[in-house]
Amino acid sequence: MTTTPQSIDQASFRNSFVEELRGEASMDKNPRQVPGYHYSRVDPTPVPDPHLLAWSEELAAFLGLQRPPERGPAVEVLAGNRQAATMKPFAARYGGHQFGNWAGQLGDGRAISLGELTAVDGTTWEVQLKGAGPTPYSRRADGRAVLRSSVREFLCSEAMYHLGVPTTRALSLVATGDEVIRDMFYNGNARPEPGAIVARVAPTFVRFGNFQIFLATGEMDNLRALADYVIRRHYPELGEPSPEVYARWFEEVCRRTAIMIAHWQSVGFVHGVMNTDNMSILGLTIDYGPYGWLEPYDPDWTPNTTDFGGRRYAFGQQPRVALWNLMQLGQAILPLVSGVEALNPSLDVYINTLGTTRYEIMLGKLGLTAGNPEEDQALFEALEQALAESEVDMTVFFRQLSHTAPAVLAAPENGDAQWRELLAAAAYSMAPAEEQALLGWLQRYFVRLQQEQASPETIREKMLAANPKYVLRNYLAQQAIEAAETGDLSLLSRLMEVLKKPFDEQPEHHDLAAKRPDWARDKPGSATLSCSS
Ligand SMILES: Nc1ncnc2c1ncn2[C@@H]1O[C@H](COP(=O)(O)OP(=O)(O)OP(=O)(O)O)[C@@H](O)[C@H]1O
Repeated sequence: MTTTPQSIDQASFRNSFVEELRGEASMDKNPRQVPGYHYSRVDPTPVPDPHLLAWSEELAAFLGLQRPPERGPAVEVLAGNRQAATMKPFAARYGGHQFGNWAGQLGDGRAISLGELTAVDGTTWEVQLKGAGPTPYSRRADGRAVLRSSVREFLCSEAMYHLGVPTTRALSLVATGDEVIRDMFYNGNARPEPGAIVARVAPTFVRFGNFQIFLATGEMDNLRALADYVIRRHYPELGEPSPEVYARWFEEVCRRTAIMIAHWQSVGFVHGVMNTDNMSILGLTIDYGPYGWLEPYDPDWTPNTTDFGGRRYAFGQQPRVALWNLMQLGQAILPLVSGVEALNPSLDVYINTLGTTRYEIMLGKLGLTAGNPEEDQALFEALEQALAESEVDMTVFFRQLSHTAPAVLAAPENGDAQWRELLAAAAYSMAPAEEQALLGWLQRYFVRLQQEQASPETIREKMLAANPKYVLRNYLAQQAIEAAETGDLSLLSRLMEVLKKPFDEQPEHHDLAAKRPDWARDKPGSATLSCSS
Protein backbone atom coordinates (compact mmCIF):
# COMPACT_ATOMS: atom_id res chain seq x y z
CA MET A 1 0.00 0.00 0.00
CA THR A 2 1.40 3.40 -0.94
CA THR A 3 1.15 6.44 1.31
CA THR A 4 2.33 9.11 -1.11
CA PRO A 5 -0.62 10.28 -3.21
CA GLN A 6 -0.18 9.39 -6.84
CA SER A 7 -1.65 10.41 -10.14
CA ILE A 8 -4.49 8.17 -11.30
CA ASP A 9 -2.72 7.36 -14.57
CA GLN A 10 0.05 5.79 -12.47
CA ALA A 11 -2.29 4.02 -10.05
CA SER A 12 -2.41 0.28 -9.71
CA PHE A 13 -5.87 -1.12 -10.48
CA ARG A 14 -7.25 -4.47 -9.46
CA ASN A 15 -9.84 -6.19 -11.59
CA SER A 16 -11.75 -8.60 -9.37
CA PHE A 17 -15.06 -8.27 -11.26
CA VAL A 18 -13.35 -9.05 -14.55
CA GLU A 19 -11.19 -11.83 -13.18
CA GLU A 20 -13.74 -13.62 -11.02
CA LEU A 21 -16.83 -13.41 -13.23
CA ARG A 22 -17.71 -14.33 -16.81
CA GLY A 23 -17.04 -11.68 -19.39
CA GLU A 24 -17.36 -11.21 -23.07
CA ALA A 25 -13.88 -10.34 -24.33
CA SER A 26 -14.59 -9.06 -27.86
CA MET A 27 -14.45 -5.30 -26.99
CA ASP A 28 -17.29 -4.85 -29.49
CA LYS A 29 -19.38 -1.76 -28.69
CA ASN A 30 -22.33 -2.56 -30.91
CA PRO A 31 -25.58 -2.66 -28.98
CA ARG A 32 -26.91 -6.18 -28.52
CA GLN A 33 -28.13 -8.85 -26.14
CA VAL A 34 -25.25 -10.48 -24.30
CA PRO A 35 -26.57 -13.79 -22.98
CA GLY A 36 -24.25 -15.90 -20.87
CA TYR A 37 -22.14 -13.12 -19.40
CA HIS A 38 -21.82 -10.90 -16.34
CA TYR A 39 -20.08 -8.14 -18.23
CA SER A 40 -18.50 -7.08 -21.49
CA ARG A 41 -14.98 -5.77 -21.78
CA VAL A 42 -15.17 -2.40 -23.49
CA ASP A 43 -12.93 0.66 -23.73
CA PRO A 44 -14.19 4.19 -23.14
CA THR A 45 -14.46 6.29 -26.30
CA PRO A 46 -12.08 9.29 -26.36
CA VAL A 47 -13.40 12.86 -26.21
CA PRO A 48 -11.90 15.98 -27.88
CA ASP A 49 -10.85 18.20 -24.98
CA PRO A 50 -11.09 16.68 -21.51
CA HIS A 51 -10.54 19.17 -18.71
CA LEU A 52 -11.16 19.00 -15.00
CA LEU A 53 -14.07 20.97 -13.55
CA ALA A 54 -14.30 19.57 -10.03
CA TRP A 55 -12.39 17.22 -7.78
CA SER A 56 -13.31 15.66 -4.48
CA GLU A 57 -10.27 16.21 -2.23
CA GLU A 58 -11.23 13.93 0.69
CA LEU A 59 -12.24 11.00 -1.44
CA ALA A 60 -9.08 11.39 -3.49
CA ALA A 61 -6.92 11.45 -0.35
CA PHE A 62 -8.72 8.33 0.88
CA LEU A 63 -7.94 6.61 -2.43
CA GLY A 64 -4.33 7.79 -2.31
CA LEU A 65 -4.77 10.03 -5.35
CA GLN A 66 -3.39 13.51 -5.96
CA ARG A 67 -5.35 16.31 -7.56
CA PRO A 68 -4.48 16.48 -11.24
CA PRO A 69 -3.89 19.68 -13.19
CA GLU A 70 -6.77 20.87 -15.35
CA ARG A 71 -5.47 19.03 -18.39
CA GLY A 72 -3.02 16.15 -18.69
CA PRO A 73 -2.64 12.38 -18.38
CA ALA A 74 -4.69 11.98 -15.18
CA VAL A 75 -7.65 13.91 -16.56
CA GLU A 76 -7.37 11.90 -19.76
CA VAL A 77 -7.82 8.77 -17.66
CA LEU A 78 -10.84 10.33 -15.94
CA ALA A 79 -12.32 11.08 -19.37
CA GLY A 80 -11.55 7.67 -20.85
CA ASN A 81 -8.96 8.96 -23.35
CA ARG A 82 -6.10 7.08 -21.71
CA GLN A 83 -5.77 3.99 -19.58
CA ALA A 84 -3.47 3.09 -16.72
CA ALA A 85 -1.48 -0.03 -17.49
CA THR A 86 -3.41 -2.22 -15.03
CA MET A 87 -6.94 -1.29 -16.09
CA LYS A 88 -9.39 -3.73 -17.65
CA PRO A 89 -12.48 -1.59 -18.33
CA PHE A 90 -15.88 -3.26 -18.50
CA ALA A 91 -19.60 -2.61 -18.67
CA ALA A 92 -21.81 -4.80 -16.47
CA ARG A 93 -24.85 -6.65 -17.72
CA TYR A 94 -28.06 -6.21 -15.77
CA GLY A 95 -31.81 -6.03 -16.23
CA GLY A 96 -34.53 -4.43 -14.20
CA HIS A 97 -38.08 -3.41 -13.53
CA GLN A 98 -38.75 0.13 -14.70
CA PHE A 99 -41.87 1.76 -13.25
CA GLY A 100 -43.09 -1.69 -12.25
CA ASN A 101 -42.60 -3.39 -15.62
CA TRP A 102 -39.88 -5.85 -16.54
CA ALA A 103 -37.60 -4.09 -19.03
CA GLY A 104 -35.33 -6.98 -20.02
CA GLN A 105 -31.60 -6.47 -20.50
CA LEU A 106 -30.43 -2.95 -19.63
CA GLY A 107 -26.79 -2.99 -18.47
CA ASP A 108 -24.23 -0.21 -18.21
CA GLY A 109 -25.21 1.73 -21.29
CA ARG A 110 -22.96 4.67 -20.51
CA ALA A 111 -21.08 3.58 -17.40
CA ILE A 112 -17.70 1.95 -17.82
CA SER A 113 -15.82 0.61 -14.80
CA LEU A 114 -12.07 1.05 -14.91
CA GLY A 115 -11.19 -1.38 -12.11
CA GLU A 116 -10.63 -1.13 -8.37
CA LEU A 117 -8.27 1.02 -6.35
CA THR A 118 -7.02 0.18 -2.87
CA ALA A 119 -7.75 2.94 -0.39
CA VAL A 120 -5.43 4.00 2.42
CA ASP A 121 -7.34 1.74 4.85
CA GLY A 122 -6.82 -1.30 2.61
CA THR A 123 -10.43 -1.48 1.31
CA THR A 124 -11.05 -1.68 -2.43
CA TRP A 125 -13.17 0.75 -4.43
CA GLU A 126 -14.40 0.47 -7.98
CA VAL A 127 -13.95 3.55 -10.16
CA GLN A 128 -16.60 3.99 -12.84
CA LEU A 129 -16.91 6.61 -15.57
CA LYS A 130 -20.45 7.74 -16.30
CA GLY A 131 -20.84 9.11 -19.82
CA ALA A 132 -17.71 7.50 -21.28
CA GLY A 133 -19.24 6.36 -24.55
CA PRO A 134 -21.21 3.44 -25.95
CA THR A 135 -21.14 -0.12 -24.70
CA PRO A 136 -23.01 -3.24 -25.84
CA TYR A 137 -25.76 -2.12 -23.44
CA SER A 138 -26.29 1.35 -24.92
CA ARG A 139 -29.39 0.21 -26.84
CA ARG A 140 -30.43 3.20 -28.97
CA ALA A 141 -28.59 5.85 -26.91
CA ASP A 142 -25.19 7.51 -27.24
CA GLY A 143 -23.36 6.47 -24.07
CA ARG A 144 -22.82 10.10 -23.11
CA ALA A 145 -23.91 12.39 -20.27
CA VAL A 146 -24.49 16.14 -20.22
CA LEU A 147 -22.89 18.66 -17.88
CA ARG A 148 -26.28 19.40 -16.30
CA SER A 149 -26.84 15.85 -15.03
CA SER A 150 -23.16 15.31 -14.25
CA VAL A 151 -23.01 18.39 -11.98
CA ARG A 152 -26.12 17.07 -10.26
CA GLU A 153 -24.63 13.61 -9.69
CA PHE A 154 -21.24 14.94 -8.61
CA LEU A 155 -22.57 17.48 -6.11
CA CYS A 156 -25.41 15.42 -4.70
CA SER A 157 -23.62 12.13 -4.12
CA GLU A 158 -20.89 13.94 -2.17
CA ALA A 159 -23.47 16.02 -0.27
CA MET A 160 -25.34 12.84 0.68
CA TYR A 161 -22.12 11.28 1.95
CA HIS A 162 -21.45 14.26 4.19
CA LEU A 163 -25.02 14.06 5.50
CA GLY A 164 -24.29 10.50 6.59
CA VAL A 165 -26.55 8.88 3.97
CA PRO A 166 -25.22 5.61 2.45
CA THR A 167 -24.23 6.48 -1.11
CA THR A 168 -21.88 6.00 -4.01
CA ARG A 169 -19.26 8.76 -4.15
CA ALA A 170 -17.91 11.06 -6.87
CA LEU A 171 -14.22 11.67 -7.46
CA SER A 172 -14.11 13.99 -10.44
CA LEU A 173 -16.18 15.96 -12.90
CA VAL A 174 -14.58 16.38 -16.29
CA ALA A 175 -15.87 18.38 -19.26
CA THR A 176 -15.42 16.56 -22.54
CA GLY A 177 -15.21 19.50 -24.94
CA ASP A 178 -17.97 17.83 -26.93
CA GLU A 179 -21.63 18.59 -27.32
CA VAL A 180 -24.41 16.12 -26.66
CA ILE A 181 -27.93 16.45 -28.03
CA ARG A 182 -30.67 16.09 -25.44
CA ASP A 183 -34.39 16.75 -25.31
CA MET A 184 -34.57 17.75 -21.66
CA PHE A 185 -38.32 17.17 -21.28
CA TYR A 186 -38.91 14.78 -24.17
CA ASN A 187 -41.12 17.44 -25.76
CA GLY A 188 -39.46 17.88 -29.12
CA ASN A 189 -37.06 20.63 -27.98
CA ALA A 190 -33.76 18.84 -28.43
CA ARG A 191 -30.68 21.05 -28.18
CA PRO A 192 -26.93 20.58 -27.92
CA GLU A 193 -25.58 20.65 -24.38
CA PRO A 194 -21.99 20.45 -23.12
CA GLY A 195 -20.89 16.87 -22.39
CA ALA A 196 -19.26 15.72 -19.15
CA ILE A 197 -18.07 12.61 -17.36
CA VAL A 198 -18.25 11.86 -13.64
CA ALA A 199 -15.85 9.34 -12.14
CA ARG A 200 -17.88 7.74 -9.41
CA VAL A 201 -16.67 5.40 -6.76
CA ALA A 202 -18.20 2.60 -4.66
CA PRO A 203 -17.06 -0.77 -3.32
CA THR A 204 -19.19 -2.22 -6.15
CA PHE A 205 -21.90 -0.94 -8.49
CA VAL A 206 -23.76 -4.27 -8.55
CA ARG A 207 -27.52 -3.68 -8.51
CA PHE A 208 -30.59 -5.81 -7.88
CA GLY A 209 -30.96 -5.96 -11.65
CA ASN A 210 -27.64 -7.77 -12.05
CA PHE A 211 -29.30 -10.78 -10.38
CA GLN A 212 -32.68 -10.34 -12.02
CA ILE A 213 -31.29 -10.72 -15.53
CA PHE A 214 -30.06 -14.23 -14.74
CA LEU A 215 -33.41 -15.38 -13.41
CA ALA A 216 -35.07 -13.97 -16.52
CA THR A 217 -32.73 -15.82 -18.87
CA GLY A 218 -32.37 -18.96 -16.74
CA GLU A 219 -28.61 -18.52 -16.29
CA MET A 220 -28.35 -20.23 -12.93
CA ASP A 221 -24.58 -20.68 -12.94
CA ASN A 222 -24.10 -16.99 -13.52
CA LEU A 223 -26.63 -16.16 -10.82
CA ARG A 224 -24.75 -18.25 -8.28
CA ALA A 225 -21.34 -16.98 -9.38
CA LEU A 226 -22.43 -13.36 -8.97
CA ALA A 227 -23.96 -14.02 -5.55
CA ASP A 228 -20.76 -15.78 -4.46
CA TYR A 229 -18.65 -12.92 -5.75
CA VAL A 230 -20.72 -10.32 -3.90
CA ILE A 231 -20.78 -12.33 -0.67
CA ARG A 232 -17.08 -13.18 -0.67
CA ARG A 233 -15.96 -9.67 -1.59
CA HIS A 234 -18.55 -7.48 0.09
CA TYR A 235 -20.18 -9.57 2.82
CA PRO A 236 -17.25 -11.77 3.96
CA GLU A 237 -18.50 -11.68 7.56
CA LEU A 238 -21.40 -13.93 6.49
CA GLY A 239 -19.07 -16.85 5.72
CA GLU A 240 -18.65 -19.11 2.70
CA PRO A 241 -21.70 -19.14 0.39
CA SER A 242 -24.30 -21.82 1.14
CA PRO A 243 -28.11 -21.81 1.03
CA GLU A 244 -28.17 -20.49 4.61
CA VAL A 245 -25.60 -17.81 3.82
CA TYR A 246 -27.56 -16.66 0.73
CA ALA A 247 -30.58 -16.21 2.98
CA ARG A 248 -28.56 -14.30 5.60
CA TRP A 249 -27.12 -12.16 2.84
CA PHE A 250 -30.60 -11.27 1.59
CA GLU A 251 -31.50 -10.32 5.14
CA GLU A 252 -28.46 -8.04 5.29
CA VAL A 253 -29.39 -6.38 1.97
CA CYS A 254 -32.88 -5.81 3.40
CA ARG A 255 -31.40 -4.30 6.56
CA ARG A 256 -29.04 -1.98 4.67
CA THR A 257 -31.75 -0.90 2.24
CA ALA A 258 -33.98 -0.02 5.20
CA ILE A 259 -31.24 2.14 6.72
CA MET A 260 -30.73 3.95 3.42
CA ILE A 261 -34.45 4.64 3.02
CA ALA A 262 -34.76 5.83 6.63
CA HIS A 263 -32.03 8.36 5.91
CA TRP A 264 -33.68 9.54 2.68
CA GLN A 265 -36.93 10.11 4.53
CA SER A 266 -35.18 12.01 7.30
CA VAL A 267 -33.47 14.53 5.02
CA GLY A 268 -36.24 14.86 2.42
CA PHE A 269 -34.40 13.19 -0.47
CA VAL A 270 -36.54 11.97 -3.36
CA HIS A 271 -34.63 9.57 -5.61
CA GLY A 272 -37.08 9.98 -8.46
CA VAL A 273 -36.50 6.75 -10.33
CA MET A 274 -36.31 3.80 -7.95
CA ASN A 275 -36.25 1.13 -10.63
CA THR A 276 -34.65 -2.17 -9.59
CA ASP A 277 -31.62 -1.35 -11.74
CA ASN A 278 -31.11 1.65 -9.48
CA MET A 279 -31.00 -0.36 -6.25
CA SER A 280 -27.49 -1.11 -5.00
CA ILE A 281 -26.72 -4.54 -3.59
CA LEU A 282 -24.81 -2.71 -0.83
CA GLY A 283 -27.72 -0.49 0.18
CA LEU A 284 -26.14 2.65 -1.29
CA THR A 285 -27.95 5.49 -3.03
CA ILE A 286 -27.11 4.94 -6.69
CA ASP A 287 -27.91 6.89 -9.90
CA TYR A 288 -28.49 10.55 -9.20
CA GLY A 289 -30.91 11.19 -12.05
CA PRO A 290 -34.19 13.10 -11.65
CA TYR A 291 -33.83 13.33 -7.86
CA GLY A 292 -34.89 16.27 -5.73
CA TRP A 293 -35.12 17.61 -2.20
CA LEU A 294 -38.38 18.30 -0.48
CA GLU A 295 -38.83 21.98 0.03
CA PRO A 296 -42.42 22.19 1.28
CA TYR A 297 -42.94 18.91 3.12
CA ASP A 298 -45.16 17.02 0.66
CA PRO A 299 -45.29 13.20 0.61
CA ASP A 300 -46.78 13.25 -2.91
CA TRP A 301 -43.93 15.23 -4.39
CA THR A 302 -41.58 13.93 -7.04
CA PRO A 303 -39.57 16.11 -9.41
CA ASN A 304 -39.65 13.45 -12.14
CA THR A 305 -42.02 14.51 -14.92
CA THR A 306 -41.82 10.96 -16.35
CA ASP A 307 -43.60 9.85 -13.14
CA PHE A 308 -46.23 12.60 -12.94
CA GLY A 309 -48.96 10.16 -13.99
CA GLY A 310 -48.66 7.65 -11.16
CA ARG A 311 -46.26 9.33 -8.73
CA ARG A 312 -44.94 5.84 -8.13
CA TYR A 313 -41.66 7.20 -6.79
CA ALA A 314 -42.96 10.17 -4.81
CA PHE A 315 -41.36 10.91 -1.43
CA GLY A 316 -44.00 9.14 0.65
CA GLN A 317 -43.90 6.03 -1.58
CA GLN A 318 -40.18 5.36 -1.22
CA PRO A 319 -40.38 2.99 1.78
CA ARG A 320 -43.00 0.87 -0.01
CA VAL A 321 -41.16 0.87 -3.34
CA ALA A 322 -37.93 -0.30 -1.72
CA LEU A 323 -39.85 -3.22 -0.23
CA TRP A 324 -41.31 -4.06 -3.65
CA ASN A 325 -37.82 -3.89 -5.14
CA LEU A 326 -36.47 -6.19 -2.41
CA MET A 327 -39.23 -8.66 -3.28
CA GLN A 328 -37.99 -8.65 -6.88
CA LEU A 329 -34.45 -9.32 -5.66
CA GLY A 330 -35.82 -12.13 -3.48
CA GLN A 331 -37.51 -13.65 -6.54
CA ALA A 332 -34.25 -13.44 -8.46
CA ILE A 333 -32.19 -15.29 -5.86
CA LEU A 334 -34.90 -17.77 -4.89
CA PRO A 335 -33.18 -20.61 -6.83
CA LEU A 336 -30.22 -20.28 -4.44
CA VAL A 337 -32.15 -20.95 -1.24
CA SER A 338 -34.35 -23.74 0.07
CA GLY A 339 -37.62 -21.94 -0.61
CA VAL A 340 -39.52 -18.74 -0.18
CA GLU A 341 -39.78 -19.29 3.58
CA ALA A 342 -36.01 -18.81 3.76
CA LEU A 343 -36.37 -15.26 2.44
CA ASN A 344 -39.73 -14.01 3.71
CA PRO A 345 -38.56 -13.18 7.27
CA SER A 346 -36.00 -10.79 5.75
CA LEU A 347 -38.81 -8.62 4.41
CA ASP A 348 -39.93 -8.21 8.02
CA VAL A 349 -36.35 -7.29 8.86
CA TYR A 350 -36.67 -4.53 6.26
CA ILE A 351 -39.92 -3.27 7.77
CA ASN A 352 -38.65 -3.45 11.36
CA THR A 353 -35.26 -1.90 10.62
CA LEU A 354 -36.92 0.90 8.71
CA GLY A 355 -39.23 1.50 11.66
CA THR A 356 -36.54 1.46 14.34
CA THR A 357 -34.07 3.50 12.30
CA ARG A 358 -36.65 6.14 11.47
CA TYR A 359 -37.68 6.21 15.13
CA GLU A 360 -34.11 6.73 16.31
CA ILE A 361 -33.40 9.40 13.70
CA MET A 362 -36.63 11.23 14.56
CA LEU A 363 -35.79 11.18 18.28
CA GLY A 364 -32.50 12.87 17.39
CA LYS A 365 -34.20 15.42 15.15
CA LEU A 366 -36.55 16.36 17.96
CA GLY A 367 -33.92 16.26 20.73
CA LEU A 368 -35.67 13.43 22.56
CA THR A 369 -34.54 10.21 24.20
CA ALA A 370 -36.67 7.09 23.71
CA GLY A 371 -39.94 7.13 25.59
CA ASN A 372 -43.12 5.15 25.12
CA PRO A 373 -42.66 4.05 21.47
CA GLU A 374 -46.36 4.15 20.64
CA GLU A 375 -46.85 7.61 22.07
CA ASP A 376 -43.68 8.83 20.38
CA GLN A 377 -44.81 7.34 17.10
CA ALA A 378 -48.15 9.10 17.40
CA LEU A 379 -46.32 12.37 18.07
CA PHE A 380 -44.12 11.91 14.98
CA GLU A 381 -47.06 11.02 12.76
CA ALA A 382 -48.99 14.04 13.96
CA LEU A 383 -46.06 16.24 12.95
CA GLU A 384 -45.80 14.67 9.52
CA GLN A 385 -49.51 15.23 9.01
CA ALA A 386 -49.44 18.85 10.16
CA LEU A 387 -46.43 19.54 7.92
CA ALA A 388 -48.05 17.81 4.95
CA GLU A 389 -51.21 19.86 5.37
CA SER A 390 -49.34 23.16 5.36
CA GLU A 391 -46.64 24.62 3.12
CA VAL A 392 -43.61 24.49 5.37
CA ASP A 393 -40.00 23.99 4.31
CA MET A 394 -38.82 20.70 5.80
CA THR A 395 -35.15 21.58 6.22
CA VAL A 396 -35.77 25.06 7.63
CA PHE A 397 -38.45 23.76 10.01
CA PHE A 398 -36.22 21.15 11.66
CA ARG A 399 -33.14 23.35 11.70
CA GLN A 400 -35.02 26.26 13.22
CA LEU A 401 -36.65 23.91 15.73
CA SER A 402 -33.14 22.92 16.87
CA HIS A 403 -32.60 26.53 17.95
CA THR A 404 -36.10 27.39 19.09
CA ALA A 405 -37.06 24.32 21.16
CA PRO A 406 -34.05 24.52 23.55
CA ALA A 407 -34.53 28.30 23.76
CA VAL A 408 -38.16 27.86 24.82
CA LEU A 409 -37.07 25.18 27.26
CA ALA A 410 -34.69 27.69 28.83
CA ALA A 411 -37.27 30.52 28.88
CA PRO A 412 -40.80 29.05 28.50
CA GLU A 413 -42.52 32.40 29.08
CA ASN A 414 -41.64 33.50 25.51
CA GLY A 415 -42.79 30.23 24.01
CA ASP A 416 -45.77 31.32 21.99
CA ALA A 417 -43.95 34.16 20.22
CA GLN A 418 -40.96 31.98 19.49
CA TRP A 419 -43.04 29.15 18.02
CA ARG A 420 -44.79 31.65 15.77
CA GLU A 421 -41.46 33.06 14.67
CA LEU A 422 -40.24 29.58 13.81
CA LEU A 423 -43.29 28.93 11.67
CA ALA A 424 -42.98 32.28 9.93
CA ALA A 425 -39.34 31.46 9.08
CA ALA A 426 -40.16 28.01 7.69
CA ALA A 427 -43.48 28.61 5.92
CA TYR A 428 -43.98 29.45 2.25
CA SER A 429 -47.57 30.37 3.05
CA MET A 430 -49.63 29.82 6.17
CA ALA A 431 -53.41 29.76 6.52
CA PRO A 432 -54.66 30.37 10.09
CA ALA A 433 -55.95 26.80 10.45
CA GLU A 434 -52.58 25.39 9.37
CA GLU A 435 -50.78 27.62 11.82
CA GLN A 436 -53.10 26.49 14.60
CA ALA A 437 -52.45 22.83 13.78
CA LEU A 438 -48.69 23.32 13.86
CA LEU A 439 -48.81 25.43 17.04
CA GLY A 440 -50.95 22.69 18.61
CA TRP A 441 -48.36 20.12 17.66
CA LEU A 442 -45.48 22.27 18.98
CA GLN A 443 -47.22 22.59 22.34
CA ARG A 444 -47.77 18.84 22.51
CA TYR A 445 -44.12 18.26 21.60
CA PHE A 446 -42.97 20.78 24.18
CA VAL A 447 -44.71 18.85 26.96
CA ARG A 448 -42.75 15.77 25.87
CA LEU A 449 -39.51 17.75 25.58
CA GLN A 450 -39.89 19.06 29.12
CA GLN A 451 -39.63 15.49 30.39
CA GLU A 452 -36.05 15.27 29.09
CA GLN A 453 -33.27 15.32 31.69
CA ALA A 454 -30.64 16.94 29.48
CA SER A 455 -29.89 20.67 29.59
CA PRO A 456 -31.28 22.91 26.84
CA GLU A 457 -27.71 23.35 25.57
CA THR A 458 -27.16 19.59 25.25
CA ILE A 459 -30.50 19.19 23.50
CA ARG A 460 -29.63 21.99 21.12
CA GLU A 461 -26.32 20.36 20.19
CA LYS A 462 -28.01 17.02 19.63
CA MET A 463 -30.67 18.56 17.40
CA LEU A 464 -28.19 20.63 15.40
CA ALA A 465 -26.21 17.46 14.72
CA ALA A 466 -29.36 15.73 13.41
CA ASN A 467 -30.96 18.53 11.38
CA PRO A 468 -28.81 19.79 8.50
CA LYS A 469 -28.78 23.47 7.71
CA TYR A 470 -27.52 22.91 4.17
CA VAL A 471 -28.88 20.47 1.60
CA LEU A 472 -28.49 20.62 -2.16
CA ARG A 473 -31.68 22.54 -2.77
CA ASN A 474 -33.10 22.02 -6.23
CA TYR A 475 -32.72 25.65 -7.22
CA LEU A 476 -29.12 25.81 -5.98
CA ALA A 477 -28.12 22.84 -8.13
CA GLN A 478 -29.82 24.50 -11.08
CA GLN A 479 -28.01 27.81 -10.48
CA ALA A 480 -24.68 25.99 -10.22
CA ILE A 481 -25.42 24.22 -13.53
CA GLU A 482 -26.42 27.40 -15.36
CA ALA A 483 -23.22 29.11 -14.17
CA ALA A 484 -21.05 26.09 -15.03
CA GLU A 485 -22.53 26.04 -18.54
CA THR A 486 -21.13 29.55 -19.03
CA GLY A 487 -17.76 28.53 -17.60
CA ASP A 488 -18.31 29.99 -14.13
CA LEU A 489 -17.51 27.30 -11.56
CA SER A 490 -17.67 29.50 -8.46
CA LEU A 491 -21.07 28.37 -7.18
CA LEU A 492 -20.22 24.74 -7.88
CA SER A 493 -17.04 25.00 -5.79
CA ARG A 494 -18.76 26.98 -3.07
CA LEU A 495 -21.54 24.40 -2.79
CA MET A 496 -18.99 21.59 -2.66
CA GLU A 497 -17.27 23.24 0.29
CA VAL A 498 -20.40 24.21 2.20
CA LEU A 499 -22.09 20.83 1.71
CA LYS A 500 -19.11 19.12 3.29
CA LYS A 501 -20.30 20.48 6.65
CA PRO A 502 -24.07 20.47 6.35
CA PHE A 503 -24.65 20.53 10.10
CA ASP A 504 -22.35 23.52 10.77
CA GLU A 505 -23.77 27.03 10.95
CA GLN A 506 -21.27 28.54 8.47
CA PRO A 507 -22.94 31.96 8.87
CA GLU A 508 -21.06 33.41 5.91
CA HIS A 509 -22.97 30.97 3.68
CA HIS A 510 -26.37 31.54 5.21
CA ASP A 511 -27.83 32.48 1.81
CA LEU A 512 -27.35 28.86 0.69
CA ALA A 513 -29.76 27.74 3.41
CA ALA A 514 -32.55 30.00 2.19
CA LYS A 515 -35.97 28.63 1.37
CA ARG A 516 -36.77 28.14 -2.30
CA PRO A 517 -37.28 31.56 -3.87
CA ASP A 518 -40.54 32.24 -5.68
CA TRP A 519 -38.98 32.18 -9.14
CA ALA A 520 -37.90 28.56 -8.58
CA ARG A 521 -41.33 27.26 -7.62
CA ASP A 522 -42.15 25.81 -11.04
CA LYS A 523 -38.87 26.31 -12.86
CA PRO A 524 -37.84 23.45 -15.18
CA GLY A 525 -34.61 21.84 -13.98
CA SER A 526 -35.36 22.96 -10.46
CA ALA A 527 -38.95 21.98 -9.69
CA THR A 528 -39.25 19.54 -12.56
CA LEU A 529 -36.80 17.11 -14.12
CA SER A 530 -36.90 14.12 -16.40
CA CYS A 531 -34.75 11.08 -17.02
CA SER A 532 -33.06 12.91 -19.92
CA SER A 533 -29.44 13.24 -18.94
N1 LIG B 1 -27.15 8.23 -22.86
C1 LIG B 1 -27.21 6.94 -22.63
N2 LIG B 1 -26.53 6.09 -23.43
C2 LIG B 1 -26.59 4.77 -23.25
N3 LIG B 1 -27.29 4.17 -22.28
C3 LIG B 1 -27.98 4.96 -21.45
C4 LIG B 1 -27.98 6.38 -21.58
N4 LIG B 1 -28.77 6.89 -20.62
C5 LIG B 1 -29.24 5.85 -19.90
N5 LIG B 1 -28.76 4.69 -20.38
C6 LIG B 1 -29.04 3.35 -19.89
O1 LIG B 1 -30.43 3.23 -19.64
C7 LIG B 1 -30.66 2.46 -18.48
C8 LIG B 1 -31.51 3.19 -17.49
O2 LIG B 1 -31.07 4.50 -17.39
P1 LIG B 1 -30.90 5.35 -16.07
O3 LIG B 1 -31.24 6.74 -16.44
O4 LIG B 1 -31.54 4.68 -14.91
O5 LIG B 1 -29.37 5.16 -15.88
P2 LIG B 1 -28.15 6.11 -15.90
O6 LIG B 1 -28.47 7.42 -15.33
O7 LIG B 1 -27.48 6.10 -17.21
O8 LIG B 1 -27.21 5.28 -15.04
P3 LIG B 1 -26.80 4.72 -13.67
O9 LIG B 1 -27.95 3.90 -13.17
O10 LIG B 1 -25.63 3.91 -14.10
O11 LIG B 1 -26.44 5.88 -12.82
C9 LIG B 1 -29.30 2.06 -17.97
O12 LIG B 1 -29.03 0.80 -18.49
C10 LIG B 1 -28.40 3.09 -18.55
O13 LIG B 1 -27.06 2.66 -18.67
